[in-house]
Amino acid sequence: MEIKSIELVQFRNYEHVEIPFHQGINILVGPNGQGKTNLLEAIALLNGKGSHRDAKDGDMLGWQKDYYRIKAQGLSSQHPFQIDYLYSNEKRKKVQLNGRTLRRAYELSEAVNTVVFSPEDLALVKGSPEQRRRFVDREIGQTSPAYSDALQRYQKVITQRNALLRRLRQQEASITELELWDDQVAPLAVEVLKRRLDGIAKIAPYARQIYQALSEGKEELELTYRSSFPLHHDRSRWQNDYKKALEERRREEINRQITLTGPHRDDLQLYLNQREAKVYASQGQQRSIALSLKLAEIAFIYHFRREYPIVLLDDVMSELDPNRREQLLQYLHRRQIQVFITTTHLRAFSKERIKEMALFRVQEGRLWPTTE
Ligand SMILES: Nc1ncnc2c1ncn2[C@@H]1O[C@H](COP(=O)(O)OP(=O)(O)OP(=O)(O)O)[C@@H](O)[C@H]1O
Repeated sequence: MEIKSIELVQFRNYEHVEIPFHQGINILVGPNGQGKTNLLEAIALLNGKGSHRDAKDGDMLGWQKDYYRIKAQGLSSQHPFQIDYLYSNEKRKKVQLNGRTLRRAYELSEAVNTVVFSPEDLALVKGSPEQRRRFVDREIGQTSPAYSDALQRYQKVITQRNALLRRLRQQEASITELELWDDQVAPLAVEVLKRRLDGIAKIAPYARQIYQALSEGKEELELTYRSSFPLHHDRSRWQNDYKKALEERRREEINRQITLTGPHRDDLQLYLNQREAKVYASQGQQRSIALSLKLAEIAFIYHFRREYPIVLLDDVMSELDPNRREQLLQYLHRRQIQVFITTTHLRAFSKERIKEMALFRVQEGRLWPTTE
């Protein structure tokens, strides 16, 4: 999978750029605040899952502009594709793949998968459960639009249920109404859970293998899922068990006006040699775990598509020590993965590596190829 060229119009600080890319490693180099991450964000949008830094569509409008456009051409499963991504204040968003308007932007993941690695990911082990859930959700969602769809529906119902809890607290609604909502939430929660657990079961062996290679076989990484209610091995019981769990915490939920049980409260737990990595692993080990999870995400996508995703490394090179940096670059280079790396300087790369890469200078919303 590869982006051959991109054109940005009024996107963030890019008035208009049009540039072809290298099929291997592309380096975007320039001082802080010039537009490197903005360009990466435009590429990340091409999988239809929204901004990798959680910006809203409207936030990416160039200042005082009323529309932006991203046009990209590339190759996916050896077929050429074209994506037209238009956002305007009036008409909101219009996303086209090969001239066909998509009902939902995430259908773009049929053509493009992107994996972003940013300093926030390096903090995945120590970070919040929400961060780890987001990692899992992005990862599974890329290979399964059905998962993204179920998750979206689940999140919507939870938001509505929370609004009902607020009304219950103010005695403006009845428990019968809540029970009706619970009947709607339960099948969605179970669908999300099943797909999540299946996804994690597939990614775990990759993460374990990759970590073993990074640590030269000395340590073992394990991933487990912590659900907010007990999961019986018989999956057909989950809906009823979930409803029971909701019922048990009903009073507390009404008091706090939020839904306390369900996949939106779960966590991915990481263990190193059977000890919880969050508590026991050193900072270096935690970085290797984060790196393994990201590389596992790449391997996982390959497993489904028989094609590697496009990899975006946002500001992570300077955060990694030379050894991990080289392991990462070697992994990507050997598999001929298209990569985009942002960096403020080239010190992090050896002369030999630089020869294999395409360099682009980024300055004040402009972008041009360079050799140094
Ligand atoms: N919606 C927008 N419209 C116009 N300019 C914007 C918009 N959003 C951000 N910018 C500008 O983009 C620049 C930041 O770009 P970006 O985040 O890509 O920086 P960067 O080159 O990656 O820098 P760093 O190395 O610090 O991460 C800032 O100058 C900011 O003012």
